Amino acid sequence: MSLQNDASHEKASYNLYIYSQLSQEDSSCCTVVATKESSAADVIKIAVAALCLDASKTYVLTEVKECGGEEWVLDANDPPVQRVRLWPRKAQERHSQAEGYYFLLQEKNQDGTIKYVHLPRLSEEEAARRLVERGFLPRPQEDYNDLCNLPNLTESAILGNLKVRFVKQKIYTYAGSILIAINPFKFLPIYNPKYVKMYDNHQLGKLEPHIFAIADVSYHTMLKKRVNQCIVISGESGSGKTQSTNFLIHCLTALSQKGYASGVERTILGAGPVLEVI
Ligand SMILES: Nc1ncnc2c1ncn2[C@@H]1O[C@H](COP(=O)(O)OP(=O)(O)OP(=O)(O)O)[C@@H](O)[C@H]1O
Repeated sequence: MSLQNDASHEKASYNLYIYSQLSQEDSSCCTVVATKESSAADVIKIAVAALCLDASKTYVLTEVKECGGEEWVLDANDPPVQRVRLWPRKAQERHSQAEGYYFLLQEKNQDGTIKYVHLPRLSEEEAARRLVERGFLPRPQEDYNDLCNLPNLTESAILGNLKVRFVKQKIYTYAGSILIAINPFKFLPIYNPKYVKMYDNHQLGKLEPHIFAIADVSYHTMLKKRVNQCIVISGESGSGKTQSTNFLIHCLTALSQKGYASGVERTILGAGPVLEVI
């Protein structure tokens, strides 16, 4: 459906592409100029004339959504333009059969019934694949740095994503503003001053997930709102809570520029074992 320039938006006219048959090879198509108010009956009348069909017969307009496996017969009063406006943006522009969203003009049988197209029911994966191929959905990434962006939020998808990232030595992943850390049980060169600087005063989520990002956000929120901040660290024994706390303290003291000069970091870290005993 392409919008034609018109001074008044209310009176804007749209090009609707109407097919008279399903078969892709010999389908004939015509363009009908319609407004938001045009009814299916108006569109059918113009399409029948444009496609040189027998005007003595009765026709219905069917909205076909291949991905959902849906065929919807429009009522004579239904405005087709309104239906198109609910389609994915790309399908709205030029809804050819190849895009999987289109209108089909169908002849009514003597008894008032119509012959349904009976689209094969697509599996969810196939439907998603076609939507991606047609540019209606973004291409799936290899891994997601925020679990909230996973296309399918299932346990296996979450674990699979964490695993893919872990293999690439990306031990941190966001779940919104929560940071998930997986213990690498080896030293990774991602805690040096370069990283403290990189995450200094940044917006959470803009850079690769990191424990310093959490430290930085709480530090700057504390300065801005002048309210104490709290970071909750939770995990099973040996998961890396103490180590994560140390990294947080290291980053916080570095950000406050007291880390090296006053030995604050050493003092706080030294108190850690005593606090853990209590
Ligand atoms: N980010 C990390 N990088 C490298 N090694 C890590 C990291 N996190 C944890 N480790 C390793 O895992 C070990 C266990 O971590 P840690 O002591 O922090 O676990 P914990 O959750 O505090 O355990 P517990 O609850 O038993 O005290 C550490 O000694 C360290 O060797």
